[in-house]
Amino acid sequence: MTPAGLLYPDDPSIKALHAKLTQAAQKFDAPDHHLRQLLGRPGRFSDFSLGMDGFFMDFSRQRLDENAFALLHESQTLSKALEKFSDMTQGKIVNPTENRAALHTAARGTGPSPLIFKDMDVKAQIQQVNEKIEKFCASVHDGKLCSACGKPFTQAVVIGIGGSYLGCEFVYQALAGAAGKMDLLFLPNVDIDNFARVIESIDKETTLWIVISKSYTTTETMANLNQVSTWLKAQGVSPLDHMVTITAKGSPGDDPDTPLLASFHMFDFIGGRYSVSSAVGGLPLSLALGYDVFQRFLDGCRLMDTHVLESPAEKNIALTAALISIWNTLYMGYPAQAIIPYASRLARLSPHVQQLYMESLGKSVSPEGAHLTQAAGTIIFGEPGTNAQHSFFQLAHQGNAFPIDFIGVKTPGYTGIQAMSKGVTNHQELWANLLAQAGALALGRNSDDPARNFDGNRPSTIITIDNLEPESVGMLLSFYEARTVLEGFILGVNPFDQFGVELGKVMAGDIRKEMAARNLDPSYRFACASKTDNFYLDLLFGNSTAGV
Ligand SMILES: O=P(O)(O)OC[C@H]1O[C@](O)(CO)[C@@H](O)[C@@H]1O
Repeated sequence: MTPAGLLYPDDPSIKALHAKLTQAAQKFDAPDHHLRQLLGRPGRFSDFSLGMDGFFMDFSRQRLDENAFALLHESQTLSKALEKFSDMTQGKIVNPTENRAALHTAARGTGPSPLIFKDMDVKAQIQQVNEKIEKFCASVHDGKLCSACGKPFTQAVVIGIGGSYLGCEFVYQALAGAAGKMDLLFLPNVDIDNFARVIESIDKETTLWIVISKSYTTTETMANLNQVSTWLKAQGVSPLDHMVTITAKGSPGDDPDTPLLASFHMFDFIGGRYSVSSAVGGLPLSLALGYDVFQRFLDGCRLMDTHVLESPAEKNIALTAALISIWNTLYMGYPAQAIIPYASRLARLSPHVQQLYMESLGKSVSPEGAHLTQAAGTIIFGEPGTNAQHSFFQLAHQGNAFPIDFIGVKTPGYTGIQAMSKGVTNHQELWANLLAQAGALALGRNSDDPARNFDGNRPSTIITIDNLEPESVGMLLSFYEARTVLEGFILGVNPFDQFGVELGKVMAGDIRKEMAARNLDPSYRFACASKTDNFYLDLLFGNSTAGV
């Protein structure tokens, strides 16, 4: 029997649990459940924090108590989320709507060895790709493999979008302090000014272009590939001698007859938004930072995977975070969640988790197609602190409240001269602000002046990592992946499909056809199904008689 998700209708045990959780949440309206009171309870910090090697999560400032937690854990038990997570790492079909496994964890060595899926050893296949990456990077770094202009490659540009870009950009920026071997740039957007910005910053003769697309049909990526090839040819540079691909076996880009410099496989059993630990991150990160750095990043991912697999539910950091997220979204009614890293090198964490989380959990039906009791998922957004404080924190303190993950890094990457301002270093100032924000949000401050009154009682979690070394960044990435997957399993949605992105793509195709017809025949009159679209196309093509 399919284990029940928290958003499944008509399941009696779920209904009963819902009722209890809703009742439990109501208690938090009372003054004796204000965070000021909760934080004053003995043992609050030690009971509401969890840690593992170099990773610590303090959720004492969440509006939760033992009773609410016990009920939330029942939702895990009913949905068998931890068992499903373990099934996932062993290659069972956990993406039933696409009949696929989800084996991103195998990319960092998690799970049994050998790991047999569809008669093939997944880990051996991944290892083959990694060996190819290692060799390729060595030949680029030692100058044996040069550009068609006879010069060593000094920079690389990733052409890819969504899961074929965001995770890689996050990890690259997070680790960019490591002794770099090559600069890495990104061309995700079909916006021609993204291309313009990239070509302003590169030397065409020493640039390697990395085309990343699992499907090799994504319109934006294909348009950018075409744009880059056209531009390179116009500059007298042979595109094929400056390009590599990372794509799925059998995709239109997996063509042995196309003589690119090299091509690397990504696998059907690893979804785009979970793919940074596969070749998708492996090749660009190894080129930019070194293959050894990429391996250390995978070690960190595996450490967190192992913690999630082996820890009991009550000690499980990613599960706890998933339960808190469910509590805040479904029972406390918060409309969004923020991720605020107090580390500028982690600036691209929020955009990555935004895709990871919102594409995975933004669903309205169960994997079996039943309508859920309410749509799943929430809005994730974020900016690094302290910048965020000077941007949208007014709303966080006195407007519509939203829970925040504050992320602190014990030791920064920079080790050079440090000035003292007001008696502290910049890094200490950063931490003073992180702690102050979490405290101010939770405790507030009463004032007779209503404009200066802070009600407090606004929830947050503090997550700390030791440093910005590859292992720590790997743990952080894998933590958010596991949190997302577990939350999906508990809610009862498939965290690995993304049919919701398809309709817009189809409609863009219809509009594109209209544009192409006009490009061929200047007298063509737009005939979109929507009259409004005709108005905008007239506007774009400069038709002065435009009208709806
Ligand atoms: O790697 P591809 O096939 O180009 O897809 C890119 C991205 O587009 C999406 O399909 C969403 O449109 C993502 O899920 C995926 O990561």
